[in-house]
Amino acid sequence: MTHIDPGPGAAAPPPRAPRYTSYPPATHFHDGVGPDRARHWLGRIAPGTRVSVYAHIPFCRRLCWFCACRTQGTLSEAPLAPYIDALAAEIDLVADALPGAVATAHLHLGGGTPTFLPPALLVRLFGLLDARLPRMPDAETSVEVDPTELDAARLDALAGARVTRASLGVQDFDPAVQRAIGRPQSFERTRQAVEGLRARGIDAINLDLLYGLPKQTAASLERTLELALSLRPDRLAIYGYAHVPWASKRQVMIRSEDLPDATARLDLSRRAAARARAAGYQPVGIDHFALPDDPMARAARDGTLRRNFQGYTTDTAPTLIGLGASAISRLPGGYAQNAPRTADWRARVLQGRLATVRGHVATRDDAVRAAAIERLLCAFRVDPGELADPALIATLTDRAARAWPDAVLRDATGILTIRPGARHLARLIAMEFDAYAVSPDRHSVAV
Ligand SMILES: C=Cc1c2[nH]c(c1C)Cc1[nH]c(c(CCC(=O)O)c1C)Cc1[nH]c(c(C)c1CCC(=O)O)Cc1[nH]c(c(C)c1C=C)C2
Ligand SMILES: C[C@H]1O[C@@H](n2cnc3c(N)ncnc32)[C@H](O)[C@@H]1O
Ligand code: MET
Ligand code: SF4
Repeated sequence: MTHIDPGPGAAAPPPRAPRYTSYPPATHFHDGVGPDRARHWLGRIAPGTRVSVYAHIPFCRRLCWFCACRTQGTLSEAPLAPYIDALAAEIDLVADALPGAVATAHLHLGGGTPTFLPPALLVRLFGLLDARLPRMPDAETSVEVDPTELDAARLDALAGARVTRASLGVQDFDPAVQRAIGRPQSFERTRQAVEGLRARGIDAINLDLLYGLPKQTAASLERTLELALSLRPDRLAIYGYAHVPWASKRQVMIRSEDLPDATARLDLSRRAAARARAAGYQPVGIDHFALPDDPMARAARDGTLRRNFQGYTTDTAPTLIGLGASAISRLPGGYAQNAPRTADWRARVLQGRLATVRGHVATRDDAVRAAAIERLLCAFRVDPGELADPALIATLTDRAARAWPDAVLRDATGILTIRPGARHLARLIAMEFDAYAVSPDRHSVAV
């Protein structure tokens, strides 16, 4: 395997690495996992287990050109009620496959745009989930929010459903950048959304920003940061834009010639990080920032930060039940992914079948490597002594130290630490622990 280290200032082609929101990454899932196996795995979840639940809403009124999420544009609300009907069927199928009641510690609605659902459908969806996968009294309930798809009735529905955290898509406030990514959104609209949420007691606010977008300059990104920080979000995600037009067709609207190169991307990410730190935010992992009292900042400090399909999380439940088109579950035994296309997913669950079409059966080797990669991305440190197979991990930290001599330190006990200035390389360094990483070219830009 060859590595291309862009290094500060070096003009190298952009390196590519998986995002490691799962190990192995979803690109390695295969069709040997289907409904029977998924049902068997669900049957192994002991009654009373704390679980996380993710429900995917794959609809948006607008289709932003940069977006790599599994979503579809629709101007009409017609597909929404049938989608919730199908979710009702799936929730019953999944709950019937469980040996007993589970305790939902974390519920996340993502997409797509869950707030595209009319208030009555939001209320219905929470009711369906609570009836079969009841939330614990102190459960975190988070929802992805498009600030341009939010009104008073939806805000009331979210508050009534005991939503505790809202994650707002911002991406960039600069009008020229917004035009280049097909996503108009005023600061004023975003501010109103934040205020509307806080006024109803939904006071944990995340904002998502991106660097590496077309037309973005150092000055425009700093202005975006200034505006975003003026809203004092609890958390800020500053992701690197992943240009993957082969995976997300709408990205052909964005010309690769208009994108900053690896050096410019690194400079943009460092400037954005410096702004966030100067405003009192603690860096968390490779792309998050949180106020020091936020649970994610605390989790990063006390070593309990985790990674799941949404990126970084404070959620420590080992089991994740994914519902909806394309959703992935992490079950005792492995990963199970639903049919990605809404029509396929819907047809299956309405016929009374689980919608699993692909996945991965976890081996012991997978579990050990997954834990090492998670530690590397969450703490920038891997201690073989803390993992289930210290000898294997010590061999891999040795391999990583040889491949990345300028980026990491390895001590005599085999503990690997990424140098602070090289943390943007964490995903590439993680590939040394990845037994499936053969062709790095299929993945997105790493920094
Ligand atoms: C909520 C938004 C996003 C989801 N994933 C991404 C975003 C921004 C980013 C992303 N995911 C993948 C790629 C391309 C390849 C890569 O960088 O590794 C990007 C940029 C890969 C991916 N993610 C999922 C699958 C099945 C794949 C593989 C697709 C492929 O390349 O063939 C799963 C997945 N991602 C998201 C959801 C909601 C989801 C399924 C539940 C969200
Ligand atoms: C859920 C969050 O995912 C991020 N997101 C969506 N598409 C991409 C992409 N191509 N690259 C990086 N991040 C992306 C956005 O910031 C969104 O708000
Ligand atoms: N769809 C919402 C938005 O773009 C939430 C983030 S993207 C899944 O604002
Ligand atoms: S960024 Fe959000 S609103 Fe835009 S297409 Fe993606 S999911 Fe939909």
